[in-house]
Amino acid sequence: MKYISTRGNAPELGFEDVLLTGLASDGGLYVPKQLPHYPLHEIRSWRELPYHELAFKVVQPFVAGAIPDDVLKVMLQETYQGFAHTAVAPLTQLDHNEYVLELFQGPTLAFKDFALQLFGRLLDYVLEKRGERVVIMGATSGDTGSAAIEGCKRCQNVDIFILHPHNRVSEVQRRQMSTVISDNIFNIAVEGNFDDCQQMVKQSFGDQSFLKDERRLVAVNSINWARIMAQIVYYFYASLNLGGPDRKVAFSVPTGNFGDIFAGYLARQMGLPIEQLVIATNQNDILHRFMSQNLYKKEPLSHTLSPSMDIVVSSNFERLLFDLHDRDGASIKALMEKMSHEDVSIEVDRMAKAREIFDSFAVDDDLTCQTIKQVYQETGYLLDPHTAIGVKAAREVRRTFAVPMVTLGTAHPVKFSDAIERAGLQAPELPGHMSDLFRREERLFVLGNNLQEVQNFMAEKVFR
Ligand SMILES: Cc1ncc(COP(=O)(O)O)c(C=O)c1O
Ligand SMILES: N[C@@H](CCOP(=O)(O)O)C(=O)O
Repeated sequence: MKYISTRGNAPELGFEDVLLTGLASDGGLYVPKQLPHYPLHEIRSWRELPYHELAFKVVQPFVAGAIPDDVLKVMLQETYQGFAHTAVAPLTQLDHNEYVLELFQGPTLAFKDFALQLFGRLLDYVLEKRGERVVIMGATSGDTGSAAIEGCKRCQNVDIFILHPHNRVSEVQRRQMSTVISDNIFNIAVEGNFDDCQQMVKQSFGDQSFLKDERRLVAVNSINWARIMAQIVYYFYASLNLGGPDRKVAFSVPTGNFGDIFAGYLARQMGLPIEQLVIATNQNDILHRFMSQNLYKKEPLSHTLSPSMDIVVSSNFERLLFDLHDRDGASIKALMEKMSHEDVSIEVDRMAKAREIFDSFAVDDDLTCQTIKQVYQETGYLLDPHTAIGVKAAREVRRTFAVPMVTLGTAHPVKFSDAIERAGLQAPELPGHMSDLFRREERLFVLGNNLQEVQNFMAEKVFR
């Protein structure tokens, strides 16, 4: 499999190099040159497979040539064995044809574990083979950071730097990162917001000279293709468990960086019958405004009760725009430049193409809490605030009750006690493996919202 940049002016790469990168050298994002497409009878034949075997079917074409099949099979088995539920991604029914796909059964209790537990194993294998040491740099609004640390902490050949907005992640999220104490793990609390952190990461990928050309940066955010790849699997899994591919399924996806929902879009492109994809946002609703008004207009970032989705500049939207523009890199380069400094609309026919698949809805904090409370009263099931946004958006914009609507349950409610308490409910207890989280020692470096300061810090620690 070869990968190309969305901006059309970077070298084509194979999987190994795509794994070991972040942004393409032209500032774009890597996507497969050609997606595999499966006929219904082939998808149907996957119905009986346990999660890790289904993951092999979906992931193998993307890594072929880089990771031998027998190695990949073991990696996938080990990855998903570590999840708390034997189904790995169980479905919970809320109402008639309404489900939550629980993606928080992994070690850090958010959907990021699906990709980052595998990512650590892929990285370890490739670095060992190459005899290379790298620097992982990631930005987090709370969940990617802990999942990346958990997934990569046993990798021999990495230093890990995770930037999060100071005081803007939940206490559980912060402690999940800051209590993993190791010589090669650095949690940086930036005095800014998530967009500032993500911007610093992207700028650092653009110019890595602060690492003196001795180490390369590797991304753990969803700008890294390997993240998206692993997230495609659970769309197939949910569908196959609900009668797919002989029955369509709709998905509602709590959205920030657009990675998770883009994985759903790819599952559809690969042949999975998906009726509708709902872009569910919080008050940071740039994507909802774009989809409903065809106007991409940045507003200042708001801090909400769903902090993991407090994102304005949504990285993976570029990957969708690339497809909507017939995969013309030059158009995307021009469009992205324009979007960075002015309000933008796209051609009406391109927007119509997007609207065939996507609907959108924005849910503010009050509505999020009302939804948590309502669903709890109706079913006894406790939603986390991000998942609640997905459920509410699905209820508002679903096209038909004839197909199952699956909301992606992106995090466990225990991570967000503020929202649960604001909904008038009692926050759940930490699970066993985290029961002493509030007693563990923390290590955290607070730095200014300043790229130079962050890069100096990183260089000092890398060459310690
Ligand atoms: C709990 C949770 N829900 C939803 C999202 C949004 O996912 P994405 O950024 O892939 O759109 C995130 C992080 O981004 C998250 O941590
Ligand atoms: N919500 C994320 C933000 C980063 O998104 P990513 O999927 O691109 O890593 C987080 O919790 O860190």
